[in-house]
Amino acid sequence: MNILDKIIVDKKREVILKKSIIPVSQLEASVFFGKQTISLSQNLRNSNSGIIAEHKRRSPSKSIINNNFTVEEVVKGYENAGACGISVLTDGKYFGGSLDDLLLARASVNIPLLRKEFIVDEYQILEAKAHGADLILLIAAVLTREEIKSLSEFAKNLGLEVLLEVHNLEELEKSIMPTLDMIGVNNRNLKTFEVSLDFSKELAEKIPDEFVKVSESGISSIEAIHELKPYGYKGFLIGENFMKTDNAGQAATEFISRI
Ligand SMILES: O=C(O)c1ccccc1NCC(=O)[C@H](O)[C@H](O)COP(=O)(O)O
Repeated sequence: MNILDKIIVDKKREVILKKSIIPVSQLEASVFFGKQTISLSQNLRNSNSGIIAEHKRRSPSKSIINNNFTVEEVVKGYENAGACGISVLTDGKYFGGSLDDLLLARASVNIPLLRKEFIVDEYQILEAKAHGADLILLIAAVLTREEIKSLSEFAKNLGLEVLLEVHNLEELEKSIMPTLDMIGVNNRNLKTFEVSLDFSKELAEKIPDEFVKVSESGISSIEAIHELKPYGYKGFLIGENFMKTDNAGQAATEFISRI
């Protein structure tokens, strides 16, 4: 079993457990159900930098990245740096994140928040909404076309935007549908951890123009942004490169000022 398969097996178990503890009615009672969301796709269309900065404590590929910051410090730093949006990893077992991180981020900033999670069930989309997210991630590698359709429709009905993540042409072709807002190409193969910007470059022309194109993972230099922009990418999701420093917000500020 590769790491992605393991994460999904654990995630399905986790969702069953959580459903037995927190009923849907409790999630739907959250104040965020009555609130308007903020559009990341609009921000990316109107931005020159296109940075989506990620709160990431650790990962299966790199182990501990940084445990020394508070969520508030990191996300306020990212907002002040001029990030278009923030990705908050909420998986606990593999990334050291939580839904509390998302809630703290929501209380701290007024820019779009992505719940970065391995979504396999509508329940997790309700959780995202209940904790202040503006958009969710769907990963094509772990979902069928039918699942992508029903989960993306469910998210859109809650006012959440959808970022679909793909890593190859097969995943892209099976997933294209009008309920997606952004299509992200993950430069990291989540099964082998191989990282290359070539994945973004090769898939770019196959992504229909109506979707905002996002390049995700393994971006660590301004040169990478300059290489990817001519392929039509408007969004760049960056985690480790900021989080591994002593001051993630400052690192994002310096990075964005040089784009
Ligand atoms: O980052 C990992 O090691 C990883 C492993 C398995 C599944 C997902 C993984 N990462 C999630 C992400 O998508 C990245 O955190 C995100 O794109 C930012 O990547 P980076 O800038 O390389 O930290």
